Amino acid sequence: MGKSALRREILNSWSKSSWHKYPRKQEPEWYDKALLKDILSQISDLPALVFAGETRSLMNDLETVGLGKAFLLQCGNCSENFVDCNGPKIHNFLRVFLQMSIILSYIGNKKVVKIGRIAGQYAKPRSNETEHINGGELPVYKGDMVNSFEPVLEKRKHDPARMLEGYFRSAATLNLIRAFSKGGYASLHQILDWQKHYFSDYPIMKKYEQVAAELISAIDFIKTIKLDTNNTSFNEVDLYTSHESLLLEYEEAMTRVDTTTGLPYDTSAHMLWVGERTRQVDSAHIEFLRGLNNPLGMKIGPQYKIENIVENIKKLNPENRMGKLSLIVRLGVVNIEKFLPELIRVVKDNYFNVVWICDPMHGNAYTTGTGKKARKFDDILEEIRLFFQIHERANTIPGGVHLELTGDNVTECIGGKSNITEYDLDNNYTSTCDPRLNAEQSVELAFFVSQLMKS
Ligand SMILES: O=C[C@H](O)[C@H](O)COP(=O)(O)O
Ligand SMILES: C=C(OP(=O)(O)O)C(=O)O
Repeated sequence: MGKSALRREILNSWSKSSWHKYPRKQEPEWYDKALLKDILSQISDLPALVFAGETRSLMNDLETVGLGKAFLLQCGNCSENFVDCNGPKIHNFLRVFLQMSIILSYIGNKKVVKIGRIAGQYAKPRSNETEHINGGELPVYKGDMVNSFEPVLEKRKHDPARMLEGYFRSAATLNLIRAFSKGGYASLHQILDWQKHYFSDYPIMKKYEQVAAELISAIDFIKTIKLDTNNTSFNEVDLYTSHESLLLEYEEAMTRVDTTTGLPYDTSAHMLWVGERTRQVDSAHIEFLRGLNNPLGMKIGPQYKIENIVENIKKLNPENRMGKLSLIVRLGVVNIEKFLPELIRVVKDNYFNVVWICDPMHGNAYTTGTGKKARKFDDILEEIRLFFQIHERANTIPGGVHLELTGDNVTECIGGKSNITEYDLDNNYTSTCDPRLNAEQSVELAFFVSQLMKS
């Protein structure tokens, strides 16, 4: 079937609401259905958060990632919180994000495509419906767009009004991202400034300072020979947004037909991914995503069935376009050598064009004796190293990394240069869901990955 016939076929069998006929996992139990209807109608009338043209640029950028000409850095909070929608928190994150991308592109010698888990990462799939806190049982926290983290029964109800608040907080976050990335602060002339703020005394930031100093003298040289550094390449960056496509009613309300192409785009983010817990073949989540023109991601954990992966790839990337679908493997350090070679072989045998991304966070979580969720920095690095090694052996492209991190000085992952131990976890554990890398660990990881890219 030709490409336009294929598109017509999809448009005939799909609509932004066709997912309602399919089985759905992780469904919220909204406490007031009339309120839900009203909220969704308000969201449907609100402006798009991102534009189809930007989303198409990301698709092109991801194509270059899939072909090995660029590297993807996709990162951000496990779960964004409404209270953290403020300047200092967002700045902290963006600074670390830019520092990491400078390290990766300078040492790794590749353009870095930057996608945040930001401006909409407000809903979480959970393993259990309830949790035990202080001897009582409560509905589990499912992300700020669904309920509150506060352990109070009334606040744990699934409140549709939170989706509207999530929309406005995403808009405010995106506004700052746009100002930051296009308004001068992301300029290469500022790179020494980015580490001044909170973490300048960490040894790893000294290493960053050297990279920044070398870059600044290269820029000075360019100026000396009278080449122009007052252009967008030196002064602006493209920062894209992404989140898990979990709350289908919200995503449906944010899906609009692009006036230039007549094609449907989910305008809540540039890229959306389907999570490990909702990617069953014929699930409502796969049905919703298959009709969109956004670039998509699919998480793959070690419990996958290979025939389901094949079927989902065909559904999510029917035109087999490079850049459209990223396979975000989160197999865990103990499993990656067992499963990734098989996944690569099947993708190759089927001539599927996909972007390979390593999520070294979600397969490496464990609970400590005191009940805290943790991840070991060394496991995270080792899974990334194996990801590169397996791709090298298979002659395929390790396209990028997908990370949970924050620009704050948290103590949630064990290890790293500051040698955080299990005993330190309580010092500053602020994640409302899974443990994140802190700023120092993130920069250290970027140096590690840049060496893998180089070699
Ligand atoms: O981020 C991923 C999941 O939402 C998270 O790991 C689920 O955590 P849980 O197993 O504590 O529910
Ligand atoms: C829920 C997530 O991951 P996964 O679906 O891989 O468990 C996530 O990345 O937030």
